[in-house]
Amino acid sequence: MLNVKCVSKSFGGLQAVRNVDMTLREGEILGLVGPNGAGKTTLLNMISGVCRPDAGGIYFEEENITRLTLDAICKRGIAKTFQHPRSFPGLSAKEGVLISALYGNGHKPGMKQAQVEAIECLQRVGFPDEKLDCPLGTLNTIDLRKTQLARALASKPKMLLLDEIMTGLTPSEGKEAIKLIRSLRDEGLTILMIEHVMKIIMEVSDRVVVLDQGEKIAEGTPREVAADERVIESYLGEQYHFQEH
Ligand SMILES: Nc1ncnc2c1ncn2[C@@H]1O[C@H](COP(=O)(O)OP(=O)(O)OP(=O)(O)O)[C@@H](O)[C@H]1O
Repeated sequence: MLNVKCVSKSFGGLQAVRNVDMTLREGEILGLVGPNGAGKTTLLNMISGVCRPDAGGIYFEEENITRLTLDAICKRGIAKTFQHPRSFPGLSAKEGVLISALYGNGHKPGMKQAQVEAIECLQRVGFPDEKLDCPLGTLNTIDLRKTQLARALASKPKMLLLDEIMTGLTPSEGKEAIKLIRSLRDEGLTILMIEHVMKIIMEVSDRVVVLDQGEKIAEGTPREVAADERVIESYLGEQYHFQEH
């Protein structure tokens, strides 16, 4: 479904992403991990059109989307959450999602229908009903992330790019989040997620890609990646222990 071919990106003299190849099959959950500054967000930003690669190409459903705008990529069916969402602090949570339901990927429902869809998306991600009318600028980080996810879902995407939406969750919230991600996949969404919480990545991902200093250093099933010496050395720090179910 997604084919990232030999993509690179520099900021001034700093090479944030270097010759990275990555593919995503339809209906799969791919976890993207690596130390701080490894280039994970930059890679997601290139896929979603927030920034453009200096070299290489990105193909979605076989179309070259490398040079398309953020808006055009969203209309193709790729939605992204932001690690540090800052937009529209004066809008209410409901209105923030409504914009996406109205204009997200070109399906253009009427206002009434869009309002229903916006609230459904917020409820789906566990956003508290009593905060629907609160300005985005007043929400705590967890609720703000929920609005981000709801906003992404309201655009009715085929592929979701999630940038650390689960950091800071309590263990029970983490469990709910895992359930939600799985249910979204079961409904046909393809998911690429950056996450530092290893338990979540290892439990939910079909495959994991590991970046370090802009380069892909490993790729495989969670168990393969967790056993990789280079991954242990540069990222995990110690052997990851899987919980048997
Ligand atoms: N717009 C930018 N301008 C300059 N440097 C940037 C920019 N965006 C990212 N970088 C740099 O590129 C490198 C990769 O950053 P990136 O945010 O992609 O890493 P990351 O793996 O997502 O890190 P983290 O886990 O801390 O979010 C870092 O050194 C970062 O400082």
